[in-house]
Amino acid sequence: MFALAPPPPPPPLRSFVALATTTTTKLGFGLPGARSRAPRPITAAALDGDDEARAGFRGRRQGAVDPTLGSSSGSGMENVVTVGKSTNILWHDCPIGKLERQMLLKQKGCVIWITGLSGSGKSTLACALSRELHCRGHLTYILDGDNLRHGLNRDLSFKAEDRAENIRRVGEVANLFADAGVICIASLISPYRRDRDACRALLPESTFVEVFMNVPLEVCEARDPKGLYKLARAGKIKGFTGIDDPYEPPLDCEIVIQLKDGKCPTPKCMAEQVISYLREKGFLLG
Ligand SMILES: Nc1ncnc2c1ncn2[C@@H]1O[C@H](COP(=O)(O)OS(=O)(=O)O)[C@@H](OP(=O)(O)O)[C@H]1O
Ligand SMILES: Nc1ncnc2c1ncn2[C@@H]1O[C@H](COP(=O)(O)OP(=O)(O)O)[C@@H](O)[C@H]1O
Repeated sequence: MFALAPPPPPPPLRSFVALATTTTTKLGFGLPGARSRAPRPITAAALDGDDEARAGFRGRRQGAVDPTLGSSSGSGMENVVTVGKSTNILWHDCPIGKLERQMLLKQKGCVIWITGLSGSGKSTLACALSRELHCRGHLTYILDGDNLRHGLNRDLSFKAEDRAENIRRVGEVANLFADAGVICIASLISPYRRDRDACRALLPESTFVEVFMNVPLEVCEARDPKGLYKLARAGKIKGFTGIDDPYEPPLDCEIVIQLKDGKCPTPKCMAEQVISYLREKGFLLG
């Protein structure tokens, strides 16, 4: 078992603001990375200068103004919109926003999206990463596919449409956690590229970090900790990812975890690989 180091006490908010506005350190986001979609640099003022954080979740405000609701200026109805099946709704803002939460937490809210075959080590990495970040004083939350199917997603099967709905819901929840300033670790097979890309599109630029567990099917199948591959090979589970259902590997993700000299990196090494990325890109302050 690991010992839980007590997280360092947070500095008073005012001193962090001072630190953020006086330092000349460039806090990530512009450094060379694996993806061609180059992140926008955030600089001296750190989170204080981050317009996306300032906009936060409300940056996603969408919908069409209902033409029947009088659009004459000053009527107060200009902001009443229709979104999907919801009519006559209005966005409420609060003076404490994503920026303030991020400054309090000394981190930038984001989603670490771990994708890969069953048995590739997604949950293992999610737990190791959460533990390592926690020990360094960072707030994380894990959204694990298996676990969410016990509640939020209990009405969904493994057919393609249901997997898409599963990923859509988890993407929305992950987006809320990121808006809360949390480092949200989502660990799901998420076999379809378009579903993962739709989640990426929900989040402010560069705050969706896709991690591909590039572990060969033979290795996952040899591990088979739940005996599911065996059942799938015997035809007792239909539509099992990698056996008789597709898995589309990412073409352009931020991080790839893979075997080195035929061996899987240890959970701690995998976690360190992700933490290095987060540091380099300025997600972790303090
Ligand atoms: N048909 C089929 N295909 C794949 N996986 C299956 C299936 N049936 C059950 N399971 C178990 O469900 C876990 C995957 O759930 P996810 O929500 O991550 O799947 S998905 O993202 O919607 O594809 C997966 O967990 P992990 O092994 O942790 O990946 C399996 O334990
Ligand atoms: N880096 C690793 N090295 C060795 N074994 C691992 C590693 N990561 C995971 N495992 C083992 O592989 C099995 C599947 O891991 P798990 O995290 O449950 O995968 P997934 O969540 O992708 O289904 C478990 O028995 C786990 O202990």
